[in-house]
Amino acid sequence: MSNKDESKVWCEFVCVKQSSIATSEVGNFDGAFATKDFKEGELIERGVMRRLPMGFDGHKCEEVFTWSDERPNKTWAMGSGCAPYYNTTSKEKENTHMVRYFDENRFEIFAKRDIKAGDELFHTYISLEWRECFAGIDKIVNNKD
Ligand SMILES: C[S@@+](CC[C@H](N)C(=O)[O-])C[C@H]1O[C@@H](n2cnc3c(N)ncnc32)[C@H](O)[C@@H]1O
Repeated sequence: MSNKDESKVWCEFVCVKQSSIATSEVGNFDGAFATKDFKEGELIERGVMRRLPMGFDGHKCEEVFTWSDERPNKTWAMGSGCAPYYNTTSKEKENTHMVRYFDENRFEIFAKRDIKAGDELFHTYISLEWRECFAGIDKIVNNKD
């Protein structure tokens, strides 16, 4: 059985380096990149989540994931692998999609379209429009005044 099949955390073909959208204006930050071509629908990465203690305020922490369908959300989690380093963009431009299995505390990320080796990976954060720490990037990504 290959590492891809048996490991709960698999991100063999993703790397993290300086983001392609980092500029002197928005700052210097990292992003996740494909290291091989992916076909539309192909699994890019899978991993696990670890829930943070109740009371943790994800509105003030950019690095954690929304981990419920409840709104307002009260459950936040930290993710494995390269997932925490994917930057965000609009729904039209995202090239990946994260499937969240809340009950199993795990996730999978799939290619939304064909992706070339070297492309930066983006997904639309589900909290982009309502999370306090993302207010600035929601304006940039969705062209809000
Ligand atoms: C989950 S982290 C992503 C990884 C992060 N870039 C890093 O280097 O650790 C979310 C943060 O990345 C940055 N970011 C993500 N998408 C962005 C975008 N489209 N434009 C500007 N900054 C973005 C913002 O600082 C945001 O709060």
